Amino acid sequence: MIQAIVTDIEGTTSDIRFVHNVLFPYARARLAETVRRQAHSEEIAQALQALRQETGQSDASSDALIATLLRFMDEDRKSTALKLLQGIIWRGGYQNGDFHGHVYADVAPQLTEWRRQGVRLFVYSSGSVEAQTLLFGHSEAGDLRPLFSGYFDTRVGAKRESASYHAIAGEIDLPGGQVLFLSDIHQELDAAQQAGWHTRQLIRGPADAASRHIQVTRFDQINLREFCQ
Ligand SMILES: CSCCC(=O)C(=O)COP(=O)(O)O
Ligand SMILES: [Mg+2]
Repeated sequence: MIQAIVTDIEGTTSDIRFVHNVLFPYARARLAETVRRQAHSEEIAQALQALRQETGQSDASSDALIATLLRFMDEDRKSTALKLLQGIIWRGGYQNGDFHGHVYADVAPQLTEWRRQGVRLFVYSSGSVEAQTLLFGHSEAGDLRPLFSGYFDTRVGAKRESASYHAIAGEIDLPGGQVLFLSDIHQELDAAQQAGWHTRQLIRGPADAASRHIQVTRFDQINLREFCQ
């Protein structure tokens, strides 16, 4: 029986176009100024230190780090340091009402139903935990944070590594066989399956012919009774 559902965000709960056409450009436009003006604030200094460690640029100047961050954005790199900085910048955007977090119409009703059934809900995204709570806290469907029991980002490990799913299962104290992972990316689902998790692939755009996972187009096509043995 499924005791917990862990969901990805981009392409699963939320439209890729919101992330790529709204969130990423908003952060890109403010990145250099944020780093230059706030380099000594604790949270920015920590993110920059994380970037120095990630890249081995131990003595890099702010300008060199900014250049690295802009390149990482161009490459859509799932760098933990970049994701921390993006989350900090998006905070202002959500608080100012510049945008709300996109969630597909089927998401909030089905999450609510799963909670009613006693299933615990978690998020695992490459976006930082702050970015995740901002998106769901300021979503177009209202504040969805009460639905979730916890959040995981790449500090637990990369999404295509099965060790990350073992680590999450340990943290939520469940065997993999009682956890369902929802994602649009079959390589992430492969890694979860290798850790013994159940999987469903969300197809919010074109089908994925290379995938071995059961595909659905909406959350309400997922029936947890199918997982009962
Ligand atoms: C938390 S919203 C921003 C998402 C993001 O930065 C990203 O890289 C998308 O990653 P996901 O693992 O949700 O596909
Ligand atoms: Mg995704």
